[in-house]
Amino acid sequence: MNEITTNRNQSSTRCCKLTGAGRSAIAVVMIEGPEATTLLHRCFRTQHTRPITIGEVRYGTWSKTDQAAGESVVLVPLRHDGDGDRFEIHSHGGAAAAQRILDDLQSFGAVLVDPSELQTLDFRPSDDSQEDEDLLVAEALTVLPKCVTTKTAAIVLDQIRGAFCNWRDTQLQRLSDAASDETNADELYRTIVDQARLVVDAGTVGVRLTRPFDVVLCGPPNVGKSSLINALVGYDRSITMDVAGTTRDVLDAETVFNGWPIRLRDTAGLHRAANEIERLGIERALDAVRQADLLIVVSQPGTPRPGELFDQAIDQLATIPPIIRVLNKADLIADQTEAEITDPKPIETIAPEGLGVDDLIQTVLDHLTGALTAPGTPVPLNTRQRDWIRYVAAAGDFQQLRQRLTMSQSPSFS
Ligand SMILES: Nc1nc2c(ncn2[C@@H]2O[C@H](COP(=O)(O)OP(=O)(O)OP(=O)(O)O)[C@@H](O)[C@H]2O)c(=O)[nH]1
Ligand SMILES: [Mg+2]
Repeated sequence: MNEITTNRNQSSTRCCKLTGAGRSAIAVVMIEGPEATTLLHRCFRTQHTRPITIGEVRYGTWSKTDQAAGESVVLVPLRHDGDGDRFEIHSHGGAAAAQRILDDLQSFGAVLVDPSELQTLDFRPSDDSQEDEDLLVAEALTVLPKCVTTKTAAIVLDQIRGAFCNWRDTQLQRLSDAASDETNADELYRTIVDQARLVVDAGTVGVRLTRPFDVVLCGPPNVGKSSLINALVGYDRSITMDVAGTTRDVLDAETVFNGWPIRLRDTAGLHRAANEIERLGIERALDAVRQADLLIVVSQPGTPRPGELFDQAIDQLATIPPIIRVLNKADLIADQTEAEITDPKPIETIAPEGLGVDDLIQTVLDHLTGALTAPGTPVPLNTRQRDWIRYVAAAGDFQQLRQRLTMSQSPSFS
């Protein structure tokens, strides 16, 4: 492995949360720098009077003042040297405990940093494939703590274990073996370019592993958008009522579908607004539509079209997201022809009964994550890696492909 050089600014004392963004039993906050010990002792309270040494752990409470109720913590010293001390503070895993510790440390002058910033990756891509591999793994390591579900973490772990670099090495080896055989070389070039295109597709998901997909429900008023959100998350997140214009603002509900973090966004019904509040709500709904990763366009029997406001918003987009059409209130379909007039056929739901909701969730996941194939397959995790694989997939011939598979030849890595 290349050595990861630390970029410690001697003058500042830095803190960060080391444990991932998901929920866990404990959270770990790290503090390091010249003032680490002094800052710690302003909040860490313990019965012990003897100074703590490396290799020991110390139980205590965390409290900014003597009066405030303390949070139980365990203090773990990790380093004590000329660069300043480094400690881990282990607390309850809920978001509030770690946040309180970070807030207190910052209030005394510590600088909050991203965990990945603690170590500056000092890699220079070269013709040495080992170094390329180190770079891909190092970049994957910075993504891992930001994953909130085990599903997304597993994809990143695959890359840390080498899925992406092994794929690259295998292709280089195949090209090298075929170099002397011209007929096979051309066929191999095409096969590898096709595979690279699949990796590019996987990258559309890979670069989004650390934040949820935005799934926006929109459509005319009163068709059951809020009822559907409630059915999708399994509790009453949104107010529903038999009155058009019940939802006025964009309302978010974070959830997980089969291990994938999803942010569902409920919006105001799209129609010609009668007053200023409605107009603002619809403006926000259209903003959400324009930023969506996926749109669920809801209608009900008798109002099959989402309306011209929706069409105008979509027309402004350079890239139109996947659109799933849902015909809610399927219980009100008078005769079957009514449901069959649109093509493709919408997913029929009866939101209050949860009917059609599993089908809808599966369709959402197929659209958002369908590009990911089996576990252990290569997935680019950031735009730089995705740009590189795109560059590889666009190689014009055998020689160019060989060159581009060497990362140092790619503009995104040079
Ligand atoms: N029959 C029937 N009624 C439904 C269904 N889904 C929702 N409703 C009812 O339709 C009414 C409107 O539902 P909402 O979920 O508030 O509709 P909305 O699209 O969010 O409405 P706005 O926020 O006003 O745009 C409520 O009375 C719901 O109980 C359904 O599948 N069948
Ligand atoms: Mg609503």
